[in-house]
Amino acid sequence: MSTPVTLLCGELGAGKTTLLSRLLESTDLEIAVLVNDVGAVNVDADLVEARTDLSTGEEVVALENGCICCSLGNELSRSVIELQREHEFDHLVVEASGVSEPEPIARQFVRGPAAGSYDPNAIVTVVDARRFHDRFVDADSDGEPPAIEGADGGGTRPLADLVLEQVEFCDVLVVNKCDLVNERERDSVVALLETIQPRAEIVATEYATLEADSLLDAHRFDLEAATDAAGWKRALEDDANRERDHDHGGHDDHTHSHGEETSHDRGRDHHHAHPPERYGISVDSYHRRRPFHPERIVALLADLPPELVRAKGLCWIAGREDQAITMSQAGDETALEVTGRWIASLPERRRERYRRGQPDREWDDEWGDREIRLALIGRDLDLDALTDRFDDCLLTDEEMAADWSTFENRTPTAMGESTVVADERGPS
Ligand SMILES: Nc1nc2c(ncn2[C@@H]2O[C@H](COP(=O)(O)OP(=O)(O)OP(=O)(O)O)[C@@H](O)[C@H]2O)c(=O)[nH]1
Repeated sequence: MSTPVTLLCGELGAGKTTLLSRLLESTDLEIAVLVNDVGAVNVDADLVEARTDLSTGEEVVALENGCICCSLGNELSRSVIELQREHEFDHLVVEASGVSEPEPIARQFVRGPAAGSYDPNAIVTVVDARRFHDRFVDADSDGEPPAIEGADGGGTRPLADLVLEQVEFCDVLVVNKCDLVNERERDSVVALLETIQPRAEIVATEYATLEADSLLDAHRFDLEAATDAAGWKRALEDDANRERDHDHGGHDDHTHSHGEETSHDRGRDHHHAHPPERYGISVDSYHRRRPFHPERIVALLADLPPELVRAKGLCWIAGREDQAITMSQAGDETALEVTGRWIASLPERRRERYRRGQPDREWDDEWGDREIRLALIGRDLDLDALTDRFDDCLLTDEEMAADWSTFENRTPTAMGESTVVADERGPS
């Protein structure tokens, strides 16, 4: 029989170790713990040992000097297989480092060598309510905490983006440190989390006090559902479906082909994906079939409104005709990363094969599948103003006819490469 696994994620200092201690204190189950504390001395493993009755500490395995979501991938599988060989226990809890991406870790328990002996039960992300509020709900407040340097300090991954990814890919959200926010702040954090991740169960706590057994018995993990759970993904999907229905319904009086779109058409082309707006939270989309000018879009990303909480989706950027570039904005940083290529840029046979496999995909005679499609999650966001500013970054008719390779272009070129644009008004 496979052993259930609970994965604890969350930003540095959010309360993962506190939650882990609670779980160990209050359950009768035999729990094995794997702690991944990147870089630094393994304080967490010592703490967990000290606070529990694990006399030898053998059941606490510590993985250091690397992150289990990337460099320590094999070591994670090896350790958990060895753990099971040498010890008897009912449940494994993995405390990921604050800078881990949850998805690759979860995948190791679904597809990796450990998959047969373990069964992911739930991914639990711990959120620091105070910090989340000040960073995402009320980004204008004076309370912005200083950025915490992760072990990837100096790397290209913005921390706020990682924090939101940990929220977007999980089954249970523990909103911790609720003693540090008032009721309204707590409710607005919860409302925003529900928008960013509509699938997760949300529990609000102080010092991670919760019903340990119900958390360990959650049985909520579903890789596919978790992969598709993010609010931004749903918004993009809803938007694409709505357009498709609209087109098939025959009511569309404007074509989507580039060059024929008028500014009137452009203005109509955004939608509220989730009508009930609470705390001013909105989910919208932006869709255009014309590329951004590389300089203008980078300038805009350095000056986004603080009311924009999350923008994510695909961009078509002039001068990068092959590269499908993912834009991922969180807090005051935006990453542009090459995550694939447009089907239209593939050699003909492969292109046609892809097209046959995706007959519903909108296709422009000249530009194929190239498009800009972004989800915009905001709080009190002036969507029309932001839409106009994005539109101002699109190539003009004159620029469409120019040589795009002459544009100043800082955007990435190679698969996996990224450019991070920091908001000029961000915390110093
Ligand atoms: N005020 C307050 N402090 C808390 C709460 N939960 C945890 N803390 C404190 O916050 C600090 C960080 O908590 P940890 O549980 O170590 O956080 P962590 O996520 O394991 O941190 P890393 O291991 O550094 O990633 C500790 O000093 C805790 O005592 C809470 O609900 N309210």
